[in-house]
Amino acid sequence: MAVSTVYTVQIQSLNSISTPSKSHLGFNQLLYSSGKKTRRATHISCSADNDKTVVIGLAADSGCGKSTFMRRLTSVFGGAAEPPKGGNPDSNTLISDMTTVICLDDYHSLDRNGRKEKGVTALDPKANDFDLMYEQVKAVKEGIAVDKPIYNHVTGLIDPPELIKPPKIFVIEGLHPMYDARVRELLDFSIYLDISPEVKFAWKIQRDMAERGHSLESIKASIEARKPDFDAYIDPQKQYADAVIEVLPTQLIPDDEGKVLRVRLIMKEGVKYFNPVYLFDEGSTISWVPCGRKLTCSYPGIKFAYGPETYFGHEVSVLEMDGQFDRLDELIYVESHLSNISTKFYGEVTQQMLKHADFPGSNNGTGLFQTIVGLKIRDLYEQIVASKVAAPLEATKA
Ligand SMILES: Nc1ncnc2c1ncn2[C@@H]1O[C@H](COP(=O)(O)OP(=O)(O)OP(=O)(O)O)[C@@H](O)[C@H]1O
Ligand SMILES: O=C(CO)[C@H](O)[C@H](O)COP(=O)(O)O
Repeated sequence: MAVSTVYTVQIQSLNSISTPSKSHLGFNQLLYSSGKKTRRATHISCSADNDKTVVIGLAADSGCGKSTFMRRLTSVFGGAAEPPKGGNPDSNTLISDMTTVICLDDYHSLDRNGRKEKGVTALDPKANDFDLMYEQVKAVKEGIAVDKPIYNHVTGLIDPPELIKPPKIFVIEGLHPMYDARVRELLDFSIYLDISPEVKFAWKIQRDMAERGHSLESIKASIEARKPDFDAYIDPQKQYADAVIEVLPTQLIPDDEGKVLRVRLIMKEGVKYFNPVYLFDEGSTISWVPCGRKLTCSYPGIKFAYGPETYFGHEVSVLEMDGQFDRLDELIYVESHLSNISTKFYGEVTQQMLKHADFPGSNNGTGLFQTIVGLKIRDLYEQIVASKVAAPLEATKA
């Protein structure tokens, strides 16, 4: 059978800065096949086990807890996540032993001035290069290193690219991981952080007013200015997510200002390698107040709920927590009543939560559900790897 060679070829790009390389795909390069069957040339560098890069998508608006979630996720896999060594100090990438997290802001095709001139926001697809995003995520998934551009949030400019080598787990986080159907297809698992407007406002005030010195009016104006594009391009992605973490004001206190949270973990049924978590009895509808002798609760208490629902036409299971923990060490009591949480030992969720007690949301359902989703992703990764190891063995038996 004739097998064609693969060539790296130049294509037009807005950002053609990198020189053609034999060892990885630059962002102005493409795989080119001259025949029906394509085989990658040996000069293209691949990871040792190049068919095992698992791709995870995390979507949310800016300031909605993506970085916090990523810190919890990388901690589950062990090892600290650091920016690329010796690289651009304004890189948005975080690398640990097992994971590489890239921020999709790096695929902005218009810089801050360009957006201003054209009158578009960063949320608008016109300000982003989805062709490049697709080509590069696909390459990394196939074990090929890429030169990814960097969007510099300090200067508002697009900086020279950085090399991204294929990791075991490749997380693409940002505004649009599920917007483009081709990129969506590459995801092994996807998560959407759905923060209600009231809570988003409270978090923005906390960060941008207290930590960055912005005025209340400017925060309100920025949320308002982004809203039409958020509704048009970001929010609709939640229908594609395998898991959604929905963050709402509490129902335990009337008119609370977003301090006490009601958090819902919406888990799609029928996703390969993902078995939704359940409380007490799978498929039942449960309401549970764990407060009492085994769990200390001050006002307004804690309420859990679990049950089947429909979400954008999909069958889902929903686990809900309203309220906040007084004592994190007592979380073990709640953990012991949850099933399918994919822990490796009894109390692993509680251990993770205690380890990062200083992260935002550690006393409520945001931290709890982010930790659980992190464990589910580890489990998904291990199952995918096991299935790929088993596949060639099965083939040799046949
Ligand atoms: N679970 C939470 N509970 C309370 N506050 C939170 C929570 N998660 C995030 N925040 C608040 O929101 C702010 C932004 O969080 P984070 O940096 O994780 O979001 P982000 O989506 O990565 O933001 P950006 O895209 O703008 O960098 C934090 O500084 C904190 O004030
Ligand atoms: O929505 C965003 C995602 O982080 C940012 O606003 C977007 O990336 C533009 O960044 P900047 O405001 O730094 O120019």
